[in-house]
Amino acid sequence: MKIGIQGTLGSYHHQAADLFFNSEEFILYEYESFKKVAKSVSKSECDFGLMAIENTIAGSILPNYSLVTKYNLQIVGEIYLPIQHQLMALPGTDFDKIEEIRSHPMAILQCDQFLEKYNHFTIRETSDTALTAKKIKSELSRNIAAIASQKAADLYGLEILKRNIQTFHKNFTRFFVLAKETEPTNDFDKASITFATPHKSGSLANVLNEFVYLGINMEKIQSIPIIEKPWQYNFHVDISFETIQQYEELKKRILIKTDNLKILGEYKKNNPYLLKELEYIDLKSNF
Ligand SMILES: O=C(O)C(=O)C[C@]1(C(=O)O)C=C[C@@H](O)C=C1
Repeated sequence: MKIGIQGTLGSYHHQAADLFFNSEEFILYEYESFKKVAKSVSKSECDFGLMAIENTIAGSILPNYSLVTKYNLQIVGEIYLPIQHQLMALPGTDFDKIEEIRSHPMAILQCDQFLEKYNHFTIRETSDTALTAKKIKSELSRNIAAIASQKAADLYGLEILKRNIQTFHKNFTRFFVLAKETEPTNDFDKASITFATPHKSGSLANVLNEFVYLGINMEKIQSIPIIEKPWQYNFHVDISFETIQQYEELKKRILIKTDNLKILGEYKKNNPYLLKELEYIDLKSNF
């Protein structure tokens, strides 16, 4: 099985792939952008692609919603990953000597408070956290630190200078698992749908009332600008339900109340952190 990820071995996408496909055999294909991951799945270069879609600190990655529809991909699964960022540099580096910090823009956003506290650093955005760590090692870059995972530090032999520097300890990123086509199945309790509603008072509320009527849980609603139609939006909605009948009934009922209703994916709900508190071991930051 071939899996496309945004990033390099040791990236958070790599960890998400390990978690989702844990016991299955797979080969990872590294891509430098989300667009390339989407393309690789649509051209069947990869069987599945992993794509970060939202983070509890930094919010939604809006362009990724558009990639799912642009490349006609199916959401076949989801994974919620705890994200703990470490500041790392070449072994023996003194924290006070660090002049520049490099990382993926999302990781930088998630460490905003740390970076504000030590505001003398030059911040440089890079394409992924693990590649940044890898390059610091291969180019023997002195006085430069990366924000990346513990796994990246282990893989590339860097030393951790500051631990768990994300602004909130409970930092999670949700990833979509994408495929080109899916076999029909009844083994799902969550779906991602998208639709537009007319610019009329109450039109969105009318749709949402159907969710209430059928006892369907809306887990997320995200408006996405329709690029070719300024100030018009598609709504991307994630819903979960007890029975497929509820979901089938919902689709029938909202078809006439929406424009361009599309099903982006039907999959198994997979958020172990939604209701229960996660047990954190040694999650103290030291900044
Ligand atoms: O750079 C990486 O390691 C990634 O996997 C990218 C990414 C992202 O795109 O949001 C994944 C999870 C974290 O939220 C930070 C960065």
